[in-house]
Amino acid sequence: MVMIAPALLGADPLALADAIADVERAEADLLHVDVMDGHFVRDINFGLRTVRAIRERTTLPVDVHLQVQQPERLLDELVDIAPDTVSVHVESTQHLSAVLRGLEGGGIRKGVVLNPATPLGVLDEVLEQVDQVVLMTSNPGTSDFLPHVLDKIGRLRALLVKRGIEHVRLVADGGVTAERAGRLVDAGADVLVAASAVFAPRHGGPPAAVGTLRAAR
Ligand SMILES: O=C(CO)[C@@H](O)[C@H](O)COP(=O)(O)O
Repeated sequence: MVMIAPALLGADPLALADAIADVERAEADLLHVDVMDGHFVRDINFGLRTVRAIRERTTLPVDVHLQVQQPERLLDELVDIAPDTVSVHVESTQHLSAVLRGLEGGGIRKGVVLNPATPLGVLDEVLEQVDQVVLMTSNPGTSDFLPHVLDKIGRLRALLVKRGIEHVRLVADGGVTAERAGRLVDAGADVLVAASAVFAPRHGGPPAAVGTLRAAR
């Protein structure tokens, strides 16, 4: 069954504790937390002090998405915080292998993220080292869904099958809506990250919205 990962970025920034409680009540599978530095993407969001507080508050697995330049600067603190998963953009570092090694030791699941224009070939040397691959279905920092990534999701799913890799989760992030959920899962996504489709008031609040996303499959 598809896993739903509400992105806290979509919640009211003045009511994060309430949003976390809502997402728990919604029985979401993961709590997705975007760390943005104002350089890799324009926005600044969720410094590590806040990530630590979220990790201590929630019962859900915390899924950190680093959207920062030079993620190597954050590794020691992240290992200490020990979220469930930390995913790093391949475009954000010249030292991807070292960054993935730097996340070892805290029991953290390791992920890599690819922007829409980044080809799957960059995964060749790291696929065996990671626990999840996030394919951005919008450009980072935006929500404009890019349908051509559906084909990329399908090709990654086929590659995982071909290489006999069963433990790697395939995550779709960006512009995910109930209308698109079925196509994303049919293409091969295991996890759907959603900010506005969970937190925008028009969707009726996280419990209803998570249910809608799950049922859309
Ligand atoms: O990481 C990102 C953007 O960089 C995503 O998590 C988006 O923030 C998702 O927002 P929606 O498109 O789901 O509203």
